[in-house]
Amino acid sequence: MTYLQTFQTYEKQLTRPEELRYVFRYARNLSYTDFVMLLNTEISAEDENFMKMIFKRLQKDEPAQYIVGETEFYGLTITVDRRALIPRPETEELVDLILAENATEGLKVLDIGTGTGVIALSLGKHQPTWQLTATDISAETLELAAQNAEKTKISNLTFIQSDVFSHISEKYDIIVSNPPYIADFEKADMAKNVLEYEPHLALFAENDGLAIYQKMAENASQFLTETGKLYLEIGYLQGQSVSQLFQHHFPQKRVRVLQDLSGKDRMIAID
Ligand SMILES: C[S@@+](CC[C@H](N)C(=O)[O-])C[C@H]1O[C@@H](n2cnc3c(N)ncnc32)[C@H](O)[C@@H]1O
Repeated sequence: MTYLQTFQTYEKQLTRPEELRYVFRYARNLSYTDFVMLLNTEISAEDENFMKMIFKRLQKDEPAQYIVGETEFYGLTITVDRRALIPRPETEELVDLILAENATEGLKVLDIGTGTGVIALSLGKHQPTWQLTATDISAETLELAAQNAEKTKISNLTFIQSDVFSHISEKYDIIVSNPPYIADFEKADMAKNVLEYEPHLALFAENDGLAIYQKMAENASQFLTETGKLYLEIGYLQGQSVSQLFQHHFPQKRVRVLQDLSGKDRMIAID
């Protein structure tokens, strides 16, 4: 059998067939050309076993990024595993927005619920004079974020284990967060690869998904400088509820609901 025939046999049985070639190519570190050249050659016994192993994991709905153990975010290659949410492309748009609106050097920035660390790491890379503090409620998630700081050689950040602001004492120019925002009742509609593999602590929040925004809105003023800003990722149906919540606690500030590239409400900026 050739590589192509073996791929086709397995792909017919997968819900997301494109992931098999992606994982195989990534794991074998093959350029696109090398991969195409391989397709019509006879598959080796070792690669046949390897492909079967990947197939079995994909068949059980394991996300491709967890199998590969790495993903790309804002030009950084970071380690991902079950300790943290797989970063989503929409979150790159939040990073873009913050960088576009804040060119000042030396800002102090707090990232709440850092997960793999991607928001803090991307900001730290593009603004090397900023001082980043990345927090998470989960110790094992923070370990992964620290590993990613080492891997990407980004050093202008510190880590604090904290339940929202519980262990925060300083004031920041920017507070950014992509918190868990899915309501429990949404579980029924969620894809298996998300629900069965990604940490529920990273996905779900009480009060219809609003609990962490509520904690932030009630307490953020103590941790912001006078001209401090907040940037939040939100669920696409939460634009109105989250913006009203923050406008109530920050009557003097401007609250904007911003859309992602697919036109859905995805970010809130408060300044
Ligand atoms: C949606 S994930 C976002 C991860 C990362 N910032 C990203 O954008 O890919 C939310 C993160 O918030 C953390 N988290 C959940 N509840 C928290 C809380 N009360 N305080 C701080 N972090 C929390 C989770 O452990 C998880 O890492």
